[in-house]
Amino acid sequence: MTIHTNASAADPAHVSLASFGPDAAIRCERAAAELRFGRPIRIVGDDGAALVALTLDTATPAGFRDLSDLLGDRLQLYLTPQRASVLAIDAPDGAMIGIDGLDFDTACHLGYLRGAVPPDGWQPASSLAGEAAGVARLALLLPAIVCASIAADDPIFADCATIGVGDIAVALAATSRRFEVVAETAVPLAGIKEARFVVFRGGFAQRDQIAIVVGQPDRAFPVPVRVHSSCITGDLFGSLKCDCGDQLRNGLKTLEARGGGVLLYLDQEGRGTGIASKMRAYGLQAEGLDTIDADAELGFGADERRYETAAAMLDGLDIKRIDLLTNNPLKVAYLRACGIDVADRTPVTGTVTVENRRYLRTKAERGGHLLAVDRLFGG
Ligand SMILES: Nc1nc2c(ncn2[C@@H]2O[C@H](COP(=O)(O)OP(=O)(O)OP(=O)(O)O)[C@@H](O)[C@H]2O)c(=O)[nH]1
Ligand SMILES: [Zn+2]
Repeated sequence: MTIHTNASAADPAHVSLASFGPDAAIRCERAAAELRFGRPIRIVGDDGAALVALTLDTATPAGFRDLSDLLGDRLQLYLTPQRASVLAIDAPDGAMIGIDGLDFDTACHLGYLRGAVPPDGWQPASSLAGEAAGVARLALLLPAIVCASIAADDPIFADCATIGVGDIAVALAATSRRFEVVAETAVPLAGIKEARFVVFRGGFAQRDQIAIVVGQPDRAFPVPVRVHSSCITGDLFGSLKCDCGDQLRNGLKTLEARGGGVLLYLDQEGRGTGIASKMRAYGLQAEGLDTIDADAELGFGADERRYETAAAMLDGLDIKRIDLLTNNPLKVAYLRACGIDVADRTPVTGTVTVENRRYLRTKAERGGHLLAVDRLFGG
């Protein structure tokens, strides 16, 4: 009798979980999740320097007090260049200010609230603090980071999720390697004859992303593509404060009229700041700030979006040359930097309302969007 053995089974002594990572992206995801839970993370530099960091967005007063007790006069507040500028500090790489002895509310005031008194002194920020703020942005949290230098082998912080400086950039660059289509199906859309939803998974930040393929795009010519960042208020609820809903629907109509094209619906609410900060910014806009100054008050740049995901999705759809439906030259430049051949650009507009005039004017005058302001606003 022959006994069959599984000759291809690996020798357990040589099996490992190495193929599961963690790689740079996984480290960043874990760290982002920890920040969302209000827990500190650790950033380690190439030179062995290390930093422990927490965002004020999710820190509790008790957690802040514990960290403060533990770290004493080492505890600092990181300010992004934009937040530093709001506090009259000119720091192109961001600034650090000492917060030893300050209570939680005062730290929050300095970190992201309006009307804070500029501090007496500051130091240029370290790259470790900038990386920590990058993780907060990935987690759609405020980049108001409380942090302190620590020894990389300090056992108190041994359980903290840890990333290396540069991990975010490495993970972003690897986006296309990780992306795959997990579902694809036709969905009937009002006013559109043929639309297929293609769902991608594996990109950075774990959220599945949608591409809507309208009609039959002809890849022999630049494919009309709308790269649309989500705007729940405008796209879904018809908010009058922006032109996003119109751009979404007009974009789909244009794709159909051109015989086929693709709309990428990217999960980057509030220009990549998240719905919570977008609503905070709306509150500041109601107090008189424009969109860019409102975002700066919270520590954000004028546009925090990234388009590696969009480029990877286009690659996955085998689309190399595109006619981009946009008024935003930064989108064109970013996609080109990601290797997409943006051969043409088609403007895409919405309705001007009393409520969105200032938003559109700021886009044109401060954001460099190619909007004919005089025609839009009637002179
Ligand atoms: N932070 C912030 N984001 C906003 C505000 N109003 C709209 N947004 C966001 O702005 C983004 C607009 O996305 P898009 O329409 O794809 O891009 P765009 O930069 O306007 O460029 P176009 O391609 O010309 O439309 C969405 O992520 C919205 O959620 C605002 O007042 N503050
Ligand atoms: Zn909008």
